[in-house]
Amino acid sequence: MSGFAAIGECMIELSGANGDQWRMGFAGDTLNTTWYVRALTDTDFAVDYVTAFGDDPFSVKQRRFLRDNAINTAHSPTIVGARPGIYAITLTGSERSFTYWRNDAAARHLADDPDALAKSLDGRQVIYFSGITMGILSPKSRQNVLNAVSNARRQGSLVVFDANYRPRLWENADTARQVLSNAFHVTDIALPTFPDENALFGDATPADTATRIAGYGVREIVVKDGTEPALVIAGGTTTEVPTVRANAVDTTGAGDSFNGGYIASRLAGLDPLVAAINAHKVAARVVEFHGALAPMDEAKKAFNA
Ligand SMILES: Nc1ncnc2c1ncn2[C@@H]1O[C@H](COP(=O)(O)OP(=O)(O)OP(=O)(O)O)[C@@H](O)[C@H]1O
Ligand SMILES: O=C(O)C(=O)C[C@H](O)[C@H](O)CO
Repeated sequence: MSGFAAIGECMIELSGANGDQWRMGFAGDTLNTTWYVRALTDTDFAVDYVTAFGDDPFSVKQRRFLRDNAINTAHSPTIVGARPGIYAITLTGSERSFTYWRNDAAARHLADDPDALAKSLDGRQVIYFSGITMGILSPKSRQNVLNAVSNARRQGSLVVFDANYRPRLWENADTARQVLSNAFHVTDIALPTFPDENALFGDATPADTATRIAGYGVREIVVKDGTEPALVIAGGTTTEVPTVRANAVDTTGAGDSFNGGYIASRLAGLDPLVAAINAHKVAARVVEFHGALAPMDEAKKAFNA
Protein backbone atom coordinates (compact mmCIF):
# COMPACT_ATOMS: atom_id res chain seq x y z
CA MET A 1 0.00 0.00 0.00
CA SER A 2 1.32 3.45 -0.83
CA GLY A 3 0.15 6.91 -1.76
CA PHE A 4 -2.87 9.07 -1.06
CA ALA A 5 -6.04 9.44 -3.15
CA ALA A 6 -8.90 11.85 -2.48
CA ILE A 7 -12.28 11.72 -4.24
CA GLY A 8 -14.30 14.85 -4.96
CA GLU A 9 -14.97 18.03 -6.92
CA CYS A 10 -12.43 20.62 -8.06
CA MET A 11 -14.29 23.88 -8.63
CA ILE A 12 -13.32 27.28 -9.95
CA GLU A 13 -12.92 29.51 -6.88
CA LEU A 14 -13.47 33.27 -6.83
CA SER A 15 -11.78 34.77 -3.77
CA GLY A 16 -10.20 37.98 -2.44
CA ALA A 17 -12.85 40.30 -3.87
CA ASN A 18 -11.78 43.92 -4.29
CA GLY A 19 -15.04 45.52 -5.37
CA ASP A 20 -15.92 43.62 -8.53
CA GLN A 21 -12.35 42.40 -9.13
CA TRP A 22 -11.91 38.74 -8.14
CA ARG A 23 -9.03 36.33 -8.05
CA MET A 24 -9.74 33.08 -9.88
CA GLY A 25 -8.26 29.86 -8.56
CA PHE A 26 -9.21 26.22 -8.18
CA ALA A 27 -10.48 24.65 -4.94
CA GLY A 28 -12.98 22.27 -3.36
CA ASP A 29 -12.89 20.69 0.07
CA THR A 30 -11.24 17.36 -0.84
CA LEU A 31 -8.90 19.06 -3.30
CA ASN A 32 -7.88 21.49 -0.56
CA THR A 33 -6.91 18.62 1.73
CA THR A 34 -5.08 16.96 -1.17
CA TRP A 35 -3.14 20.21 -1.74
CA TYR A 36 -1.91 20.25 1.85
CA VAL A 37 -1.11 16.53 1.88
CA ARG A 38 0.96 17.21 -1.26
CA ALA A 39 2.69 20.16 0.42
CA LEU A 40 3.52 18.21 3.58
CA THR A 41 4.70 14.84 2.27
CA ASP A 42 7.89 13.78 0.46
CA THR A 43 7.94 14.38 -3.29
CA ASP A 44 8.21 10.63 -4.01
CA PHE A 45 4.93 9.96 -2.16
CA ALA A 46 2.18 9.69 -4.81
CA VAL A 47 -0.79 12.01 -4.34
CA ASP A 48 -3.85 11.67 -6.59
CA TYR A 49 -7.09 13.60 -6.96
CA VAL A 50 -9.93 11.42 -8.22
CA THR A 51 -12.70 13.37 -9.93
CA ALA A 52 -14.30 13.89 -13.37
CA PHE A 53 -13.24 16.73 -15.64
CA GLY A 54 -15.04 18.48 -18.46
CA ASP A 55 -13.46 19.22 -21.84
CA ASP A 56 -13.73 23.03 -21.87
CA PRO A 57 -10.70 25.37 -21.49
CA PHE A 58 -11.21 25.72 -17.71
CA SER A 59 -11.20 21.95 -17.23
CA VAL A 60 -8.00 21.76 -19.28
CA LYS A 61 -6.49 24.42 -16.97
CA GLN A 62 -7.58 22.40 -13.92
CA ARG A 63 -5.74 19.31 -15.12
CA ARG A 64 -2.66 21.42 -15.88
CA PHE A 65 -2.84 23.13 -12.47
CA LEU A 66 -2.90 19.75 -10.71
CA ARG A 67 -0.10 18.34 -12.84
CA ASP A 68 2.07 21.44 -12.28
CA ASN A 69 1.65 20.92 -8.54
CA ALA A 70 2.57 17.21 -8.61
CA ILE A 71 -0.99 16.05 -7.99
CA ASN A 72 -1.91 13.12 -10.26
CA THR A 73 -5.44 12.37 -11.43
CA ALA A 74 -5.47 8.54 -11.46
CA HIS A 75 -8.24 7.27 -13.77
CA SER A 76 -10.42 10.39 -13.54
CA PRO A 77 -12.59 10.53 -16.67
CA THR A 78 -13.13 13.45 -19.05
CA ILE A 79 -16.84 14.03 -19.70
CA VAL A 80 -17.49 15.37 -23.20
CA GLY A 81 -19.48 18.61 -23.11
CA ALA A 82 -19.18 19.05 -19.32
CA ARG A 83 -17.43 21.86 -17.40
CA PRO A 84 -16.44 22.69 -13.81
CA GLY A 85 -18.64 24.20 -11.10
CA ILE A 86 -17.83 27.60 -9.60
CA TYR A 87 -18.09 29.15 -6.15
CA ALA A 88 -17.44 32.63 -4.82
CA ILE A 89 -16.40 33.56 -1.27
CA THR A 90 -18.22 36.30 0.66
CA LEU A 91 -16.50 37.44 3.85
CA THR A 92 -18.02 38.81 7.04
CA GLY A 93 -14.85 39.79 8.86
CA SER A 94 -12.76 36.65 8.25
CA GLU A 95 -15.76 34.27 8.35
CA ARG A 96 -16.59 32.86 4.94
CA SER A 97 -19.82 31.99 3.19
CA PHE A 98 -20.16 30.61 -0.32
CA THR A 99 -22.31 31.16 -3.41
CA TYR A 100 -22.30 28.16 -5.76
CA TRP A 101 -22.96 27.48 -9.45
CA ARG A 102 -22.35 23.75 -9.64
CA ASN A 103 -25.55 21.86 -10.52
CA ASP A 104 -24.23 20.52 -13.84
CA ALA A 105 -20.55 20.19 -12.88
CA ALA A 106 -18.47 17.45 -14.54
CA ALA A 107 -17.50 16.09 -11.09
CA ARG A 108 -21.06 14.83 -10.60
CA HIS A 109 -19.99 11.99 -12.92
CA LEU A 110 -16.89 10.96 -10.96
CA ALA A 111 -18.41 7.63 -9.89
CA ASP A 112 -20.43 6.78 -13.02
CA ASP A 113 -17.86 4.11 -13.91
CA PRO A 114 -17.30 1.89 -10.84
CA ASP A 115 -14.37 0.07 -12.48
CA ALA A 116 -12.44 3.28 -13.16
CA LEU A 117 -13.12 4.44 -9.60
CA ALA A 118 -11.91 1.13 -8.13
CA LYS A 119 -8.73 1.33 -10.23
CA SER A 120 -8.10 4.87 -9.01
CA LEU A 121 -8.23 3.72 -5.38
CA ASP A 122 -6.35 0.46 -5.82
CA GLY A 123 -3.38 -0.04 -3.48
CA ARG A 124 -3.61 3.39 -1.79
CA GLN A 125 -2.31 3.72 1.74
CA VAL A 126 -4.86 6.46 2.51
CA ILE A 127 -8.20 7.28 0.86
CA TYR A 128 -9.96 10.54 1.65
CA PHE A 129 -13.50 11.62 0.85
CA SER A 130 -16.16 13.90 2.30
CA GLY A 131 -19.84 14.63 2.67
CA ILE A 132 -19.45 17.06 -0.23
CA THR A 133 -18.16 14.19 -2.39
CA MET A 134 -21.33 12.27 -1.52
CA GLY A 135 -23.68 15.27 -1.71
CA ILE A 136 -22.92 16.09 -5.37
CA LEU A 137 -23.69 12.54 -6.58
CA SER A 138 -26.79 10.61 -7.64
CA PRO A 139 -27.97 7.88 -5.23
CA LYS A 140 -26.44 5.21 -7.50
CA SER A 141 -23.07 6.98 -7.65
CA ARG A 142 -23.09 7.48 -3.87
CA GLN A 143 -23.40 3.72 -3.55
CA ASN A 144 -20.58 3.25 -6.08
CA VAL A 145 -18.32 5.42 -3.91
CA LEU A 146 -19.24 3.56 -0.73
CA ASN A 147 -18.61 0.21 -2.45
CA ALA A 148 -15.26 1.34 -3.87
CA VAL A 149 -14.10 2.79 -0.55
CA SER A 150 -15.17 -0.21 1.52
CA ASN A 151 -13.57 -2.65 -0.96
CA ALA A 152 -10.31 -0.69 -0.82
CA ARG A 153 -10.54 -0.66 2.96
CA ARG A 154 -10.91 -4.45 3.01
CA GLN A 155 -7.71 -4.61 0.93
CA GLY A 156 -5.90 -2.56 3.60
CA SER A 157 -6.42 1.13 2.74
CA LEU A 158 -6.96 3.55 5.63
CA VAL A 159 -10.13 5.60 5.06
CA VAL A 160 -10.37 9.21 6.27
CA PHE A 161 -13.68 11.11 6.11
CA ASP A 162 -14.94 14.64 6.89
CA ALA A 163 -18.73 15.06 6.69
CA ASN A 164 -18.42 18.77 5.70
CA TYR A 165 -22.21 19.24 5.70
CA ARG A 166 -23.34 21.70 3.00
CA PRO A 167 -27.19 21.80 3.22
CA ARG A 168 -27.68 23.06 -0.36
CA LEU A 169 -26.20 19.87 -1.82
CA TRP A 170 -28.77 17.58 -0.28
CA GLU A 171 -32.32 16.73 -1.34
CA ASN A 172 -33.29 16.79 2.37
CA ALA A 173 -31.69 16.46 5.82
CA ASP A 174 -32.87 12.87 6.35
CA THR A 175 -31.03 11.72 3.23
CA ALA A 176 -27.91 13.60 4.30
CA ARG A 177 -28.02 11.96 7.75
CA GLN A 178 -28.47 8.51 6.20
CA VAL A 179 -25.71 8.86 3.58
CA LEU A 180 -23.21 10.46 5.96
CA SER A 181 -23.86 7.79 8.61
CA ASN A 182 -23.20 5.13 5.96
CA ALA A 183 -19.92 6.86 5.11
CA PHE A 184 -18.84 6.99 8.77
CA HIS A 185 -19.43 3.22 8.92
CA VAL A 186 -16.57 2.66 6.41
CA THR A 187 -14.25 5.22 8.06
CA ASP A 188 -11.06 4.67 10.07
CA ILE A 189 -10.30 8.32 10.90
CA ALA A 190 -13.15 10.85 11.14
CA LEU A 191 -12.28 14.57 11.00
CA PRO A 192 -15.63 16.37 11.43
CA THR A 193 -16.31 20.02 12.26
CA PHE A 194 -18.62 20.59 15.23
CA PRO A 195 -20.91 23.33 13.79
CA ASP A 196 -21.61 21.14 10.71
CA GLU A 197 -22.46 18.10 12.87
CA ASN A 198 -24.55 20.26 15.19
CA ALA A 199 -26.53 21.61 12.21
CA LEU A 200 -27.31 18.17 10.79
CA PHE A 201 -27.41 15.81 13.77
CA GLY A 202 -28.25 18.27 16.57
CA ASP A 203 -25.21 17.30 18.69
CA ALA A 204 -25.12 19.66 21.70
CA THR A 205 -21.34 19.55 22.24
CA PRO A 206 -18.19 18.35 20.40
CA ALA A 207 -18.08 15.47 22.91
CA ASP A 208 -21.58 14.44 21.76
CA THR A 209 -20.36 14.50 18.16
CA ALA A 210 -17.44 12.26 19.07
CA THR A 211 -19.67 9.84 20.98
CA ARG A 212 -22.12 9.57 18.08
CA ILE A 213 -19.33 8.97 15.53
CA ALA A 214 -17.64 6.42 17.80
CA GLY A 215 -21.01 4.65 17.76
CA TYR A 216 -20.54 4.04 14.00
CA GLY A 217 -17.39 2.07 14.87
CA VAL A 218 -14.81 4.83 14.15
CA ARG A 219 -11.78 4.48 16.45
CA GLU A 220 -9.90 7.73 15.72
CA ILE A 221 -11.87 10.99 15.72
CA VAL A 222 -10.89 14.66 15.76
CA VAL A 223 -13.72 17.16 16.20
CA LYS A 224 -12.69 20.64 14.99
CA ASP A 225 -14.47 23.74 16.24
CA GLY A 226 -13.09 26.97 14.75
CA THR A 227 -10.89 28.79 17.28
CA GLU A 228 -12.03 26.45 20.08
CA PRO A 229 -9.82 23.46 20.94
CA ALA A 230 -10.10 20.32 18.83
CA LEU A 231 -11.26 17.19 20.62
CA VAL A 232 -9.00 14.21 19.84
CA ILE A 233 -10.33 10.73 20.56
CA ALA A 234 -7.77 7.99 19.96
CA GLY A 235 -6.48 4.92 21.74
CA GLY A 236 -9.40 5.12 24.14
CA THR A 237 -8.50 8.59 25.47
CA THR A 238 -10.05 12.01 24.86
CA THR A 239 -7.87 15.13 24.80
CA GLU A 240 -8.54 18.79 24.01
CA VAL A 241 -5.88 20.35 21.76
CA PRO A 242 -5.94 24.18 21.69
CA THR A 243 -5.74 26.12 18.43
CA VAL A 244 -2.94 28.46 17.35
CA ARG A 245 -3.47 32.26 17.19
CA ALA A 246 -3.69 33.74 13.71
CA ASN A 247 -4.37 37.02 11.96
CA ALA A 248 -7.24 35.46 10.03
CA VAL A 249 -8.43 37.15 6.83
CA ASP A 250 -10.44 34.30 5.25
CA THR A 251 -11.30 31.02 6.99
CA THR A 252 -12.07 29.17 3.73
CA GLY A 253 -10.30 25.80 3.79
CA ALA A 254 -9.40 26.01 7.51
CA GLY A 255 -10.85 22.59 8.23
CA ASP A 256 -9.51 21.07 5.00
CA SER A 257 -5.96 22.27 5.72
CA PHE A 258 -6.25 20.97 9.28
CA ASN A 259 -7.17 17.59 7.75
CA GLY A 260 -4.16 17.77 5.39
CA GLY A 261 -1.82 18.54 8.28
CA TYR A 262 -3.34 15.76 10.35
CA ILE A 263 -3.11 13.14 7.59
CA ALA A 264 0.48 14.11 6.67
CA SER A 265 1.49 13.80 10.33
CA ARG A 266 -0.14 10.39 10.73
CA LEU A 267 1.54 9.25 7.48
CA ALA A 268 4.85 10.34 9.02
CA GLY A 269 4.12 8.04 11.98
CA LEU A 270 3.30 10.80 14.47
CA ASP A 271 0.67 10.10 17.10
CA PRO A 272 -2.81 11.68 17.00
CA LEU A 273 -2.07 14.42 19.55
CA VAL A 274 1.08 15.60 17.77
CA ALA A 275 -0.84 15.34 14.49
CA ALA A 276 -3.55 17.65 15.86
CA ILE A 277 -0.95 20.19 17.08
CA ASN A 278 0.67 20.21 13.62
CA ALA A 279 -2.73 20.44 11.94
CA HIS A 280 -3.66 23.53 13.99
CA LYS A 281 -0.35 25.16 12.99
CA VAL A 282 -1.07 24.61 9.30
CA ALA A 283 -4.70 25.77 9.51
CA ALA A 284 -3.73 28.90 11.47
CA ARG A 285 -1.39 29.89 8.63
CA VAL A 286 -3.93 29.05 5.90
CA VAL A 287 -6.57 31.41 7.34
CA GLU A 288 -4.06 34.25 6.89
CA PHE A 289 -4.48 33.94 3.09
CA HIS A 290 -7.47 34.55 0.85
CA GLY A 291 -9.00 31.47 -0.77
CA ALA A 292 -8.69 27.82 0.19
CA LEU A 293 -5.17 27.16 -1.09
CA ALA A 294 -2.33 28.95 0.66
CA PRO A 295 1.12 28.62 -0.94
CA MET A 296 2.51 25.12 -0.30
CA ASP A 297 5.80 26.47 1.07
CA GLU A 298 3.94 28.57 3.67
CA ALA A 299 1.96 25.52 4.80
CA LYS A 300 5.19 23.57 5.02
CA LYS A 301 6.94 26.26 7.10
CA ALA A 302 4.01 26.32 9.55
CA PHE A 303 3.95 22.51 9.74
CA ASN A 304 7.66 22.39 10.57
CA ALA A 305 7.68 25.40 12.94
N1 LIG B 1 -9.58 32.30 13.26
C1 LIG B 1 -8.77 31.23 13.35
N2 LIG B 1 -7.55 31.35 13.89
C2 LIG B 1 -6.71 30.29 13.99
N3 LIG B 1 -7.02 29.05 13.57
C3 LIG B 1 -8.24 28.87 13.01
C4 LIG B 1 -9.18 29.94 12.87
N4 LIG B 1 -10.30 29.44 12.28
C5 LIG B 1 -10.06 28.13 12.08
N5 LIG B 1 -8.83 27.77 12.51
C6 LIG B 1 -8.18 26.46 12.43
O1 LIG B 1 -8.87 25.68 11.47
C7 LIG B 1 -9.43 24.52 12.07
C8 LIG B 1 -10.78 24.26 11.46
O2 LIG B 1 -11.62 25.37 11.68
P1 LIG B 1 -13.18 25.28 11.44
O3 LIG B 1 -13.76 24.37 12.44
O4 LIG B 1 -13.70 26.69 11.40
O5 LIG B 1 -13.17 24.63 9.99
P2 LIG B 1 -14.26 24.41 8.87
O6 LIG B 1 -15.49 25.20 9.15
O7 LIG B 1 -14.38 22.94 8.73
O8 LIG B 1 -13.50 25.02 7.61
P3 LIG B 1 -13.73 24.75 6.04
O9 LIG B 1 -14.98 23.93 5.93
O10 LIG B 1 -13.81 26.08 5.38
O11 LIG B 1 -12.51 23.97 5.61
C9 LIG B 1 -9.47 24.81 13.55
O12 LIG B 1 -9.42 23.61 14.32
C10 LIG B 1 -8.23 25.65 13.72
O13 LIG B 1 -7.08 24.84 13.73
O1 LIG C 1 -18.27 24.14 -0.16
C1 LIG C 1 -17.79 23.44 -1.05
O2 LIG C 1 -18.42 22.59 -1.68
C2 LIG C 1 -16.36 23.61 -1.35
O3 LIG C 1 -15.71 22.64 -1.64
C3 LIG C 1 -15.78 24.99 -1.27
C4 LIG C 1 -14.71 25.22 -0.23
O4 LIG C 1 -13.42 25.10 -0.80
C5 LIG C 1 -14.83 24.30 0.95
O5 LIG C 1 -16.17 24.28 1.42
C6 LIG C 1 -13.96 24.72 2.11
O6 LIG C 1 -14.07 23.71 3.08
